[in-house]
Amino acid sequence: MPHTQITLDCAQSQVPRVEALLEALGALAITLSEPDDEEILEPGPGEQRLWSHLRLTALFDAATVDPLRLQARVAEVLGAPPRGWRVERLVDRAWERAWMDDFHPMRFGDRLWVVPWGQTPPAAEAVNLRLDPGLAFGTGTHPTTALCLRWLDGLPLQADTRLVDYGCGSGILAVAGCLLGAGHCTAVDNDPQARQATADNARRNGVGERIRVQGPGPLPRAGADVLVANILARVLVAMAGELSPSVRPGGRIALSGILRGQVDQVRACYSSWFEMERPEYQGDWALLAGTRRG
Ligand SMILES: C[S@@+](CC[C@H](N)C(=O)[O-])C[C@H]1O[C@@H](n2cnc3c(N)ncnc32)[C@H](O)[C@@H]1O
Repeated sequence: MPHTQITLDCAQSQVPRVEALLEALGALAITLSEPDDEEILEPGPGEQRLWSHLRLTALFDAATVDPLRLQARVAEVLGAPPRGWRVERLVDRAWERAWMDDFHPMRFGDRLWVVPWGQTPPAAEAVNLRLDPGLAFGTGTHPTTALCLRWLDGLPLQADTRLVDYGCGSGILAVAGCLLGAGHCTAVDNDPQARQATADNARRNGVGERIRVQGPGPLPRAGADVLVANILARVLVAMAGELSPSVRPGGRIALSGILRGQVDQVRACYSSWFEMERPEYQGDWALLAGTRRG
């Protein structure tokens, strides 16, 4: 399928609103990078940055996007014409693979490595997650994914642990959770490309039978021992009443995709259900974890 790639720069505080708009207008994938480094689609392994401005790169099906109309809608959200606006037509899905050249094995926590598909794990005895995210978000290079992977690595996941990965993207968290010991995972995403990538990565890692991939829908009440949701603050706020009761009393939750300035708002929505811990930060991004009250 030919793709249209849109690039723009905006203040970090405007990112969630622009991301939401691009998603609503059909973006297949959105990545963040520093405005001066066009090669990096997600931040480099282990990098922590404090950005005031970010570059958003969004990929659309060329048949469905009207770049001029899109530019006007973004200008409405920003209150001014977007800076660094660029439109490129990609005919051979080169975008999808370009980042793979800079993608190397990365370690998260004590046990877990994320190893690009086709590369050799540096530590054969480690828990090695073999990943090809395709067009979906979730390589491990984004701070929010890294925060979630380290959190999962620190949990006592067991064969009877029921995990939910809400907003699974490439499936990186669902697969990591199962490789780290969880017996079963429900992986949810509203993007069919993400669901496909999750199913593919689950199969690649030999945990296809343990991961159920589905679109958004009601989650069983108290059906999760552990729930991880790396989405965006506004989605987490909107879904607090749905996600919270799906965790059993005593179960754990981790929420990410939250900018520093959004922590209090998200915490307020979940603190009546969960005993919330101090946030973990990487760069401008936060992870909020908690334990469901009994
Ligand atoms: C930031 S990515 C996270 C991917 C992966 N879990 C990770 O940690 O790297 C967020 C994902 O949530 C999905 N998403 C956004 N809003 C959603 C919603 N309301 N319901 C289900 N999935 C959603 C997006 O399609 C995207 O794949």
